[in-house]
Amino acid sequence: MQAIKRNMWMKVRKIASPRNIVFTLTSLATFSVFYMFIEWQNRETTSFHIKDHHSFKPVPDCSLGRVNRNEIQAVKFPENTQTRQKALLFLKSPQTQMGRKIVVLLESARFKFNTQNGEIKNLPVLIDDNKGRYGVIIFEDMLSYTGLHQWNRDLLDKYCRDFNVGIVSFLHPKRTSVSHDVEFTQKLGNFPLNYASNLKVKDYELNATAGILRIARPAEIITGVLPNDWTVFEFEHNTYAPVSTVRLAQAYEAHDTGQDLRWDKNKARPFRQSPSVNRQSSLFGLFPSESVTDHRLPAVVQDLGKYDQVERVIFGEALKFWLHQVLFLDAISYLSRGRLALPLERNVQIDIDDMFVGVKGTRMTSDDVTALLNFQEELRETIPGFSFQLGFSGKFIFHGEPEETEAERLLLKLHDKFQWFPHMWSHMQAHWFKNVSQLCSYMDINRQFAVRHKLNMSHGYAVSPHHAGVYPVHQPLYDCWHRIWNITTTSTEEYPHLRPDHKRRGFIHDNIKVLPRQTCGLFTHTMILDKYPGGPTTLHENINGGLLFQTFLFNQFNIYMTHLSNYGNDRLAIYTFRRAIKFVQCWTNLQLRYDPPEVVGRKYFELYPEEKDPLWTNPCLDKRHKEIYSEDKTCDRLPNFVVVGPQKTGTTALYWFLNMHPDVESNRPSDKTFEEVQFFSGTNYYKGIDWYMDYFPVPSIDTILFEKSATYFDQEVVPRRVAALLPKSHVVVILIDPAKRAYSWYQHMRSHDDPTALKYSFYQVVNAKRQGSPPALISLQRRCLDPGFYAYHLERWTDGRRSDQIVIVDGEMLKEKPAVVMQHVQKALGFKNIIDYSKKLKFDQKKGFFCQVTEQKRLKCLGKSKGRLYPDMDDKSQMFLTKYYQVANTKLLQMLKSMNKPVPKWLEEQQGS
Ligand SMILES: Nc1ncnc2c1ncn2[C@@H]1O[C@H](COP(=O)(O)OS(=O)(=O)O)[C@@H](OP(=O)(O)O)[C@H]1O
Repeated sequence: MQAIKRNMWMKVRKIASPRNIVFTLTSLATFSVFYMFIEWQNRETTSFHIKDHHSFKPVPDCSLGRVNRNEIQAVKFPENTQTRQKALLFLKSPQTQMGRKIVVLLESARFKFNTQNGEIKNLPVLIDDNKGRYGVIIFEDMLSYTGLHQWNRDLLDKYCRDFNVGIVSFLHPKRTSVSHDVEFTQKLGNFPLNYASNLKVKDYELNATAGILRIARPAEIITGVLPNDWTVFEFEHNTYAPVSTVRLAQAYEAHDTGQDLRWDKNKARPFRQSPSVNRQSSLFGLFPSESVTDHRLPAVVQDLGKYDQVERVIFGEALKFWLHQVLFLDAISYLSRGRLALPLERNVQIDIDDMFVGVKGTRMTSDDVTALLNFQEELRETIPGFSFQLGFSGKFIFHGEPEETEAERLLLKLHDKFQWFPHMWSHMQAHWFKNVSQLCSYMDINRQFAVRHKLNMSHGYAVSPHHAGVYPVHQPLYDCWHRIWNITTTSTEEYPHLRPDHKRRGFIHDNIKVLPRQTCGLFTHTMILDKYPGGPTTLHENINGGLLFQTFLFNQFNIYMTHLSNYGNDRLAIYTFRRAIKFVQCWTNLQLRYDPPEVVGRKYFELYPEEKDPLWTNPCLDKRHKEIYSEDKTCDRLPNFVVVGPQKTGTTALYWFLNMHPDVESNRPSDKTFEEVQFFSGTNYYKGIDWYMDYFPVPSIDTILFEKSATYFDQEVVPRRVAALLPKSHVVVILIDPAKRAYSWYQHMRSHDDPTALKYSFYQVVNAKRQGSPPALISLQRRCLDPGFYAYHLERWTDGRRSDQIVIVDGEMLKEKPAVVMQHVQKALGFKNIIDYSKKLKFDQKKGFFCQVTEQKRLKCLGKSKGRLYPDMDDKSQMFLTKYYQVANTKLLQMLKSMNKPVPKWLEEQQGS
């Protein structure tokens, strides 16, 4: 009978597409149905029919929630403007799993932090300008804190007291084999606190009265043995209060030795089975002998500061337990007095992509449509005003089974119950369209469909199939979205990259707000619970504290992507979100809210204004980006190296010399800025990388492309932008005495009839007081002086680049011995074909500079704007500037030496090294 039953079940599973369920059931013999029914009853989950979602268990019963939400939300943090919103994180090493986890959590919460790795010999600077630099201190290992040198410890504790800052730490000593002379329970440094580690625990309970609880909400006791090793605590002082407690697991497995600790059934306590250690070493020696299992032990402890006036939270676990991630956020917000705190509000948007698209037999039925509508109503009880966003491609409507067609008619009838957004007429990808008119007319067919069926399109929102054209940007998509739909907001998973997902961000391009989109684990092919990747257990883990829960926890704006097929079949999307939202409500005080996409877009960039500017990356360095990048485009039209300036150091001469090399090609000139494209510095950057690449030829295999824009060197955003788009490129920097550079700029401005430069002497310009002087004078002074702080600017260029990617050129030597310099430059840039410039360049007495020897053996020099004739700098200015740049030049010398770079002769002479 068992065999028949199993066989039957297999068959049913095979043929049981949801469409066929009714048919299948009626056509089966009565006894088969009976056994199927029994089977179904016995299965915890079934691929066959899970549409009765309410019956499944994994969501906790919140009835035990014992704390008034309003009380918790009322927690107010004292005003403290004396400390900055940054965490200081001490890691044992950036490589530890735990260290990486903390970093990911801080990044997910978008908290700013500085990290100090390894053994702590000296503390970093904690105070600047009388302000505390850090709002909270985090130790990966509490023992690193208790083991600090007394001097450092006193300093750090004093900082915490003076600036009202607390310490979050973790105590989870690695499993080591227990040596008999080490007590099982240990004292934590000089604190009146004992702990025992490497324990198996169970039955986790939040202490509803714990002061740090803010996002975390005590729902119920989490029963059963918890994974991983835990540390538990025992106090001897009223400064400590438990944030949560656990029980020791009966099935006690101690250390690697496995022999040392045993559960004493009679005494009901763990003890060490060793003649050399007496029973005092049993856990805290405090278990009431009658019942170990009832005894609760603190697993997370709050130090209220009554002992040494420093507040702390200590976790006895390595943040693997999901609820500890919530408590970690709470501990940080509490101990930073709200300086590093996520708000409690979470925006939730659920998009349903691919409406009217889908394989015949996998679309929605009328029952599914009704269920969707009912679920929307249900969600509105929790999320006022919630509306699903339905993304449609009209072309394939009514292409399904008859009952799917019926369902689509019902959807159209219910059109005003949902919000709609355009996909593409036939789900075509935007980058397949080569020009704007082709794409726009295609989009317009979908628009006519929307008008015909009165779809509610009021929110200026669109999503591109496969994210194509959004990022990497395909300009025709943006043009047509404006023209056909008046789109203001979209979302994608692809910016800057799909993974890691916690680093997805938004940007604004061409006035369209691109928001980050979250994955909820449901894709077009996820239709049946049993076929969920990794099985139903994985889905339940995602919901119950796993990835999906964390997405709600860390993202203030959740834009989830689901698909039509997730609402038919097993209705997995309804199944997932019903449980996920209930779980969030059970365990957190997060308030879920809904806003129309346009409002979400506005709010998003109000909260994260720093994300407005995009940071373009190379589409060919990301597999997924490459797939949605037009075949007509190439990433080869990007420079291999960039000469970045600063201005007046000889950048034009170097650009010209490099162009003499047979393998080297530069950009075509710009109408406005001549040989300089100036892409990474000004507003050209917003025109996107297609615009930039248009300036470069399609290179042959040996061609080395480059550009030079002397404005790049000292602009703050540029190094980051260059690194993002050209991560492998070399950067060439030319350095001359900054005093001479300043004077050359002044002369440049005079020759351009700048009224301020003509009005004031050079000495007056460099010497002008920044306060009280005319703005034009200050502006000229800045342009003369600021780029000359070479070390300061260079530091930004070294960020995220290998030292060999930076090529330093001695600009003064470039004037005197260009052939020697060009030899160095070619080598440093890794040219295969190194040419001899002494044959190409010759000194021109009249010009006073080296010029090109043409094929006709004539000399061709740079124009009169380069190598101008002007009087020498006056002594007063020279002395002033020598002093002015002294410190910066010393720093430059140190920096170049530490980078193993050749030191320019002028700097060597000045610094006397
Ligand atoms: N071979 C050759 N011919 C002409 N000029 C040369 C050459 N080599 C270096 N220089 C020096 O280049 C200075 C101009 O620097 P830039 O080209 O970087 O100026 S700009 O920022 O692009 O305006 C220019 O500055 P001024 O002398 O102040 O005009 C020159 O000193």
